[in-house]
Amino acid sequence: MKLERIEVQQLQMPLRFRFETSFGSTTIKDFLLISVHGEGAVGYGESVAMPTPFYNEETTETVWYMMEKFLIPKLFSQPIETPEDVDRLFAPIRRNNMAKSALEGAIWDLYSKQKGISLAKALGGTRSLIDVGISIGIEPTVGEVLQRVERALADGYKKIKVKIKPGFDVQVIQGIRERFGDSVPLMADANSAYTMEHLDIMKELDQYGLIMIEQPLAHDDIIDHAKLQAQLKTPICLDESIHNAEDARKAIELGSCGIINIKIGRVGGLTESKRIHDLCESHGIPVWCGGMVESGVGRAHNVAITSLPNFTIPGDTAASSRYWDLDIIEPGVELVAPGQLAVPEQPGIGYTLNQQAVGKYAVRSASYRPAK
Ligand SMILES: O=C(O)CCC(=O)c1ccccc1C(=O)O
Ligand SMILES: [Mg+2]
Repeated sequence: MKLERIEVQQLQMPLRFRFETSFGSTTIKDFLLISVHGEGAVGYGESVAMPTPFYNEETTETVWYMMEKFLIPKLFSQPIETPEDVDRLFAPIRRNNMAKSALEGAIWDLYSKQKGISLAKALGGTRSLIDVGISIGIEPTVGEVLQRVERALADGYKKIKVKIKPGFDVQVIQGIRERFGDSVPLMADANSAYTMEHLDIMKELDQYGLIMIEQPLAHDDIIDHAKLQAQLKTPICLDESIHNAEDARKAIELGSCGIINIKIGRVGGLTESKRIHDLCESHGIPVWCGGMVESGVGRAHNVAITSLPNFTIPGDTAASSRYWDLDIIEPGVELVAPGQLAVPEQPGIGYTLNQQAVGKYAVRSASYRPAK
């Protein structure tokens, strides 16, 4: 694969709603769009790092710096035959997974386009239709959460995830169960807002038949999660604690979780996502595709990885129109049936960039070429 030019653009897309987690809230999606040009095709990737370092240690600025100073020069320094070569090239650089993932994902897209196959097929996907869920943020009142749950159920979403934090947890789950019943596939995501001091709250949540409780404890822990998992019947799902397949192996070995949320950006790219998928499959641990409020580019990558067989729990890949008045791809990622998305069969991510929309949201850009 001959890489001729790499374009980095910072985009700021207004969300249709305020999205709140236990670590903060946002109304603007501020991210980097990556375009890798080579041999007449363009591959697209998205950095899911947020502008502030409260989900992980990366930010829009650290990603741009790492790309410009280290990762893009690395890509231009050696021949790249397959996307797996990118993973090997980046391995000596510590962490900075979202920066690595955005470039690696764009090269997976470019590779698939050059081969004339869909990204899903290139990854070994087996599904042509995927079940998806929706992630509902913290709202000022339980009533407002219930309104969003009602709309989500009307759209047929196959999993309802609600964000929780101390003081806004049991009453939310209880409210949903009372209003919509025990059959709603329901989960809670704490984003590390609790400690073992909150064991009583965890044991209360354990009574509501949740599919899972996601990342209740510290973002860098698997020990206390193992102690907590031993006291709950509800599976713990790890998100922030899992940065690669080795973390997943250790968490499974310790019994820290029963489910793993794979986010392509958090684990450094699609190659590592496949490694975690395969490891979990061999241990009977189901995985699902988490979200980072992606634009259509990142959303398309999430659809592709979700087509792999052990993604057996619906992910957070809701429809573009839930998030954006105008997405940067056309068509947007939209439901083709209640709670279901089609896996594109066209080459690459299977969506076309809406350059006018990109221009509307772009606030900064730079272009990089190999040295002559
Ligand atoms: O993309 C979506 O709709 C879900 C997003 C989401 O839940 C999330 C968004 C930002 C940071 C962390 C998380 C999370 O899943 O923990
Ligand atoms: Mg999460």
